[in-house]
Amino acid sequence: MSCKDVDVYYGKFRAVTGVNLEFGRNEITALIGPSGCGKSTLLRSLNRMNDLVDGARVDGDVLFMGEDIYRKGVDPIEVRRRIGMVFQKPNPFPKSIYDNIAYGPRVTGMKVDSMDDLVEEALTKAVLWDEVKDKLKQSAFGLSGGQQQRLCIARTIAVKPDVILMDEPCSALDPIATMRIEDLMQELRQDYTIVIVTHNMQQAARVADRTAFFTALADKGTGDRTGVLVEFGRTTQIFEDPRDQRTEDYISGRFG
Ligand SMILES: Nc1ncnc2c1ncn2[C@@H]1O[C@H](COP(=O)(O)OP(=O)(O)OP(=O)(O)O)[C@@H](O)[C@H]1O
Repeated sequence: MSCKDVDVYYGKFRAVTGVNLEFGRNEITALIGPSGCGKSTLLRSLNRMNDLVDGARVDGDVLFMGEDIYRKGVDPIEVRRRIGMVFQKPNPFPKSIYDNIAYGPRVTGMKVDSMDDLVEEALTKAVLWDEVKDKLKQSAFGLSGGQQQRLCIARTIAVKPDVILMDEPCSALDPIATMRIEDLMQELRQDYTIVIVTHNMQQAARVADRTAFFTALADKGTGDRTGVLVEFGRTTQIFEDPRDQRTEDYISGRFG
């Protein structure tokens, strides 16, 4: 998956501009940068989630399997099935654990031989099965925050995506639950391409193969702050040998 000259607008306001990025298959890419530099905005443009935001518009191309996901005739629902998203706050449906997983395959009309097997497979991949296998019919709200987030990851996996987008998936979790999600991400990258927005630089350094650092530049006339990609590379290079002074200032805590 890649972005070519991507700009994202909210009405007349250009939130992000000129982004060119290649997301490596079966790699984890972290998007980092100070608040308001457009990380979440860019992430949402990668699976047409911004379509659901009034006034949002994407210019440029977001290529997935060589095809622009914004091309006329592309079904955004299918895009979001193949490029799933996990949000900051765990958001299980007010349903049983089982039905949270079965919901996506049902509504997308997936051909499923055994829903029980699919639910077990998704929960196993999300490393939650052992904790919930005896209470599948109980409400998802009875789970801890960390378990709920793994349930949301299982729910994303259940519709068999190729890519998983994660928008600060650990920011509402305690350190132990965070560690479990990070471990889980390492497992998942064997099967999926992952893009994660994180505020936590240590987390980016721990989990990501590649890191993209963004900052916001203020327009001299209007004062509008627009996000730009400053530097993109292997995570070790970004953290140990940044090429741009702004990256160095940010990762060393001098700015942002
Ligand atoms: N739905 C929206 N409507 C209008 N403007 C928005 C909307 N969402 C975000 N913005 C604006 O777009 C810019 C980028 O926001 P975004 O949330 O993408 O940044 P971010 O880097 O993810 O920030 P944070 O790290 O604080 O979450 C900000 O100026 C924000 O106010």
